[in-house]
Amino acid sequence: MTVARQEGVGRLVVVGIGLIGGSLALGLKAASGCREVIGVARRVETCEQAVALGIADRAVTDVREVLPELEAGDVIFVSVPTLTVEAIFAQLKDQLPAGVTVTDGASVKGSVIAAARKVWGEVPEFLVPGHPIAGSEQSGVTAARDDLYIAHRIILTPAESTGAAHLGRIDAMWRAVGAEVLTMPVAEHDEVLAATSHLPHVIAYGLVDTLAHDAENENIFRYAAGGFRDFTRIASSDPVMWRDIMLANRDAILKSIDLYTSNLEALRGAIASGDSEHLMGVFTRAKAARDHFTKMLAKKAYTETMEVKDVTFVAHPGGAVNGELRVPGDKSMSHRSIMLGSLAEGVTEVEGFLEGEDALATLQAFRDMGVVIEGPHNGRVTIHGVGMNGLQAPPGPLYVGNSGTSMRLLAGLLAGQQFDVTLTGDESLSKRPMNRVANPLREMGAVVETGEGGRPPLKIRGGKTLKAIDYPLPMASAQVKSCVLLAGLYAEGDTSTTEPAPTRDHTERMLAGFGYDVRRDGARACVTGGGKLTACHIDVPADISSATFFMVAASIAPGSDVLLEHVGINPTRDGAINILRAMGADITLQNQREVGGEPVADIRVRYAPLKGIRIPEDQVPLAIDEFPAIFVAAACAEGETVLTGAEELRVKESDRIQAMADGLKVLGINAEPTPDGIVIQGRGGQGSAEVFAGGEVDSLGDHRIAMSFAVAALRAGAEIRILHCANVATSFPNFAELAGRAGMKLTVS
Ligand SMILES: O=C(O)C1=C[C@@H](OP(=O)(O)O)[C@@H](O)[C@H](O)C1
Ligand SMILES: C=C(OP(=O)(O)O)C(=O)O
Repeated sequence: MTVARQEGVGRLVVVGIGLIGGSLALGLKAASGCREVIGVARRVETCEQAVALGIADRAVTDVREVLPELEAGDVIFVSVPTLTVEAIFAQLKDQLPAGVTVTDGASVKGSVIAAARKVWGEVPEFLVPGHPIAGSEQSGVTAARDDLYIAHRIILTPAESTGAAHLGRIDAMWRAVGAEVLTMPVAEHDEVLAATSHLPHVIAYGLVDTLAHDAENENIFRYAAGGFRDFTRIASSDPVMWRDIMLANRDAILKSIDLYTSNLEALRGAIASGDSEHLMGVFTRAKAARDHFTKMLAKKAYTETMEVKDVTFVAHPGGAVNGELRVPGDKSMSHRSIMLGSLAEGVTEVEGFLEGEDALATLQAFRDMGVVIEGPHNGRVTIHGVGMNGLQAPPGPLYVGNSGTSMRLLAGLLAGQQFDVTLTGDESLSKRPMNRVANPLREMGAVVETGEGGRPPLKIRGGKTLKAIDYPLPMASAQVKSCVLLAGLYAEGDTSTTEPAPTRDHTERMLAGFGYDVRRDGARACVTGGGKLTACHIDVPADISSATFFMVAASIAPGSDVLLEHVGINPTRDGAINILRAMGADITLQNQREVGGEPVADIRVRYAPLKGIRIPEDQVPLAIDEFPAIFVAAACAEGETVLTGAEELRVKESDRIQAMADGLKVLGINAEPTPDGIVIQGRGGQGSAEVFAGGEVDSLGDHRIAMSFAVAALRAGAEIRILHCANVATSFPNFAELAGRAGMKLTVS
């Protein structure tokens, strides 16, 4: 269906001047979006009121009175109760001048289409069925407001026969009053609204009516607290309107009622039998869904952040970092704690969990597969494990946002389940390579489909018997290694991986922590399928990848001295410490200890002049996520820094080699990308405090690029504006706050 671009509306005729019709009239007048508003109401008093309130320029009691004077470009908006629409259409028949557009605001679209067919014998090209979904318990002409539709969603359900010019006119009319316009097929609209609007009204009316019949009703209403009031607000809505909706959308509403009734029956059963697991399952899933929905309404969903919210960092020049800081929990371990905790027998308690969008995406995926997970509350999560074979088919595709780790590790686990599942991600993740996991899984007998070019979505077929393999990894990737080992838990026999260089070994360590035998011999790790995991307690240390931003900040800004507390210093993750030390950084590890099978320390970093180095290739996998920050250190060093053997950086949330080279160049640094690395000419030897010029750089929605350029401002001569920073929330949601507390001058807009 094409939408033709349109001029404004000529005259607007509003048939039915209540909240919906009156608000459109007021909004369009305020936007100077039409020449004149003519109101049509059954009662003379309403007509007079509409004129007195400035809603209509004039008003009549029968639309037929004004039809002869209408002309092409005028719009008739029918906003009467659903079952009255047909009678209004009948009044329009035969007298409607050519080129006039008719649209409506009824909550059911199937019945409007049926009414049009009855009156005109077809759906006429001038009819654009629509639904402003703006109704409330308030009604009548006095409820009209000129701002009702600002940032509000309007659904249009054009038919095949709807003319493009008419559709374009209505689309433009709604946009003129500030609305966002969506189009949808009629049947889909009616099903969606049955579930999201019509069913809640049935329940609210039914509940209030039930209680009102109770002999004690006065007491019930007197003592009914906020919950009752909030839940039943919509039972004050207009009864005629809602009776019409129930009759007009009968089949879809019955379907919703049946589904809800069976859920209510199950809840009743659980209460009767004291089934606390069932109750916790329903309540935690519902709470998570409602919280998610609340965030979506506030435009801060943890999924789809790139579309929803645009964040710019403005990093003001200068400053130093000082104090004691605890950065958030390790992302890699947080993901794995949810995965293994869910598959374990018993209840796993997690502390220090990263409440960032990536780890929350993993958590949501397991909730969608029926696992009861409480929290997170201040980093504490309680996972009621379902055992190796206890996951259930999710209700739809699992959306994992920006998180490569979620998608690749889940692919391995899901290959061994009995149900089919689809994994999807955001724009950035949808560009990242997935054959690196699909190929070994296929070798194991899994059926995995990828999107074009081996990209997401991943469709994984359930019910396949997996066979064990010995897999030599073609690249140093902990995600691929973990994917194969996790699939190996479901395979018959011994599955092993051999890596070309050491990569983070959190999967192996945490499996062992859950009592699963992992045999490790140099580069080889091996698991035997068919075992079980036993719930445990997990203390997630602070993420060394997040700590690196402050290690670099302190190293480049004179006067800095920070203590980063309780950071994981697993030897497969400590490349940044080694590389920065080789460059001359002053880093000391204090209070080294082991917590839950992972080495941890407090890291003290003081300013020290840095020098450029050739980064040893064996450090690359050990610092794979830290390079954007290390490049900033290199720019502040004296002499040249050369990185090779790091082509993996090109397939992260962005092409991190290109993204950093481009940004560094904007800031006046000579940085030349190579196929597998970069060569950076440091400006630290030039005796100036200012290494970077100011300017505007694009993080391309990559959290680590965004935070690295924020750190660069410590040695900049002018402000650095960093675009598209919303995804900082994937790994380090309180970065700006901590950076400010430490002494960086960062504002977020
Ligand atoms: O296993 C993990 O938790 C991760 C492994 C690394 O990815 P690769 O395996 O693709 O190198 C890393 O970049 C990512 O942030 C987290
Ligand atoms: C590469 C990263 O994460 P992922 O692969 O999980 O998206 C990262 O956090 O830098």
